[in-house]
Amino acid sequence: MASMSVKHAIAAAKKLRSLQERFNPGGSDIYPALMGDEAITALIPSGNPLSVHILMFTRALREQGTDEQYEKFGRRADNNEIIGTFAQTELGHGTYLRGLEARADYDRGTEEFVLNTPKLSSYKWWPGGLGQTCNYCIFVAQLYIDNEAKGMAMFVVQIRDEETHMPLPGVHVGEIGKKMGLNGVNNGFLGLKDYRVPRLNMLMRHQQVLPDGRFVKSPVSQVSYFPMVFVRCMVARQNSNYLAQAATIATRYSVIRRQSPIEEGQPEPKILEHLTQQMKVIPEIVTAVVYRLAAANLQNMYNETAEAVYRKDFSRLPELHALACILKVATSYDSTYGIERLRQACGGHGYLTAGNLGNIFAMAAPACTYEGENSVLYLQVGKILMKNWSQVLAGRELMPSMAYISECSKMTSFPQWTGSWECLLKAIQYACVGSIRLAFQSYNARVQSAQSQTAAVNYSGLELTKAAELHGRSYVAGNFYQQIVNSPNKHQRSPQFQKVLENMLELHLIQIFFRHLGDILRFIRITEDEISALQRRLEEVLKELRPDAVAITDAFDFNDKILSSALGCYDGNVYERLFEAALKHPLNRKSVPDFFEAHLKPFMKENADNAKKSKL
Ligand SMILES: CC(C)(COP(=O)(O)OP(=O)(O)OC[C@H]1O[C@@H](n2cnc3c(N)ncnc32)[C@H](O)[C@@H]1OP(=O)(O)O)[C@@H](O)C(=O)NCCC(=O)NCCSC(=O)CCCCCCCCCCCCCCC(=O)O
Ligand SMILES: Cc1cc2nc3c(=O)[nH]c(=O)nc-3n(C[C@H](O)[C@H](O)[C@H](O)COP(=O)(O)OP(=O)(O)OC[C@H]3O[C@@H](n4cnc5c(N)ncnc54)[C@H](O)[C@@H]3O)c2cc1C
Repeated sequence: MASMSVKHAIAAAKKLRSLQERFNPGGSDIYPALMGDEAITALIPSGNPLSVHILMFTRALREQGTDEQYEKFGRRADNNEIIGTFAQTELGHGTYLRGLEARADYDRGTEEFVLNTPKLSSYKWWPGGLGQTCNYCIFVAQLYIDNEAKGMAMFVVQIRDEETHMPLPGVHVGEIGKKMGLNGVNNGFLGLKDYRVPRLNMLMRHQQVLPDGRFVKSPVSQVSYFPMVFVRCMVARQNSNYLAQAATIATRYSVIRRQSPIEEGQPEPKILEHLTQQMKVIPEIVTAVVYRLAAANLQNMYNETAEAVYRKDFSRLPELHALACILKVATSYDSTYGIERLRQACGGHGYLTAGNLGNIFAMAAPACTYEGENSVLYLQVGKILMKNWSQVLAGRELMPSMAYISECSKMTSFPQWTGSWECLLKAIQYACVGSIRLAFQSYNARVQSAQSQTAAVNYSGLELTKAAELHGRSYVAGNFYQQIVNSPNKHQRSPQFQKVLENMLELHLIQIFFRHLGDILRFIRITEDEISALQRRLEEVLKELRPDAVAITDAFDFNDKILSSALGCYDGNVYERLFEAALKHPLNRKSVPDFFEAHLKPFMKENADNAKKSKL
């Protein structure tokens, strides 16, 4: 599987590189997205072994290396003359980067770094492509000068001979084993023993080690985390794509499959006529649209911040970090749970490999873990919200994506309930700010009682993650509201199209309202009648969107090869394709399976003989 994936990945890279040169000569950002794009996912359903090379290795060389280092390594990597990965996670550590054990000791006598993974737990473990594909990596290690720790640093390390692909002396490298999906990626392990690299193999755009061993600190240590921010932004787009693919499959299947009359004596309807089926499928279509728009916004912010960082302006890093965390978590959680809901909405056939929903789930699910485990990133955002709440208390302005927190903090109570979109959005934001305030009270009480900040974060963890989740909901719903209601190009939309978009906004806001009703009722008084009115509107908007469900998913524009699903094929010949796939199964090559003579027949005969004996 790994070699097939490499073959497909190389073919895709060549194809996409030519597209890139044709449509975006010299550009760099289109290519990585294309390489991770749904097109690649279809070509390599077991995962792209080059994705970390393209998304992290080449980018780290560009963003963390000096111009000279880019000339030496980055250009060859961008041109796929060398293939690398990003080797940060270890067998013993993934989240807690300050606990990484791999070390780089500077030898001023030879102006080299001596790299070691001192224990088994120090082995790099997980990097995509490391097992068999890559001959280089960015090796992330704790930097030591005269045995004094200086923090994390990145090193360009060649791990295999470029001609023979043999592991170099001092390198122990291999595949970590089968996973629940992405088995074409050959995630690998890497141990180094007294492995020497020249001083100039340490990426030194932001921090330097001079020939005499003097260390020049980075102006902002977090800029070394920047490669992860990029992938978090890409995950937001990637996982909204996976959800859109699954929503397309389940929608098409739901208008082909007929089951269970709604009225006695009536013919069996398409299952999408059942209200409960609409509630399983249509919100996922809308969620895919909502996250695709949010991910596009985030990507623009990433590009602007990356340019600023290149100019040594780090001012927007904190906001990008917070948004990249929140969107990576929200899209990976909601897409993973949404794809499973859509699989279940397809009944038994949803469980068939021919439906491809299991593979899409297996591609989407690890995004809840890689690039920062989701609850850890929620805690990150929770900590950032605590810092921002202190700013609010001090009357200072907040970053634009958190401005609503200041506005809500000035409200002494929630205004009269109207049930309008603005009211629903404000309710989610108001509940978020109420949660932030409560979390801050708990966190601050702990800090005041002499707990360390880290301990206070841990013991306030449940409230911090709740506040972070609601901040994510507020940001995403706010972005969707702006795009539908206040977009500058709204007048270019046909009234019919605008109506469909407004129905999607109605559904998204009501769905989020009901999902967080408990959190909202903690801070806002809403009567039973007002809640029942929202229930009616939910049922009504599902009915309104039902006729547009297929058109919206067709607009995602996934062709059959990308969906790779007998349930979601454009021509709707589901049963013929399911049967065609079944007949291709190896077990159907023979009428009598081999195991009959070898196992089943003797087993049945032995039981028959025993039964006869027991009668005698
Ligand atoms: C953040 C941590 C959890 C903790 O960091 P620290 O230990 O430093 O402590 P603090 O929490 O105190 O932070 C200190 C300080 O720094 C700020 N900070 C932290 N991180 C960042 C950051 N990234 N940027 C900016 N600032 C940051 C923080 O706010 C504090 O600030 P203050 O001092 O002001 O309070 C850290 O330990 C951490 O990040 N841990 C997680 C480790 C991690 O993420 N590992 C990932 C390893 S690489 C990996 O997993 C690769 C997976 C790749 C798989 C394939 C990818 C394919 C997917 C995309 C493809 C799709 C393509 C497109 C799709 C399409 O187009 O269709
Ligand atoms: C498919 C896949 C591809 C990957 N590719 C790469 C790659 O290319 N390069 C690379 O370097 N890595 C890669 N990784 C590794 C990935 O980045 C790590 O798995 C991830 O960062 C989580 O770290 P961990 O596995 O050590 O989990 P842990 O951090 O051990 O998490 C285990 C549990 O502990 C909890 N926990 C940990 N810290 C805290 C805390 N401070 N507070 C509260 N709870 C906490 C977590 O929330 C989680 O529930 C990949 C992983 C996967 C699954």
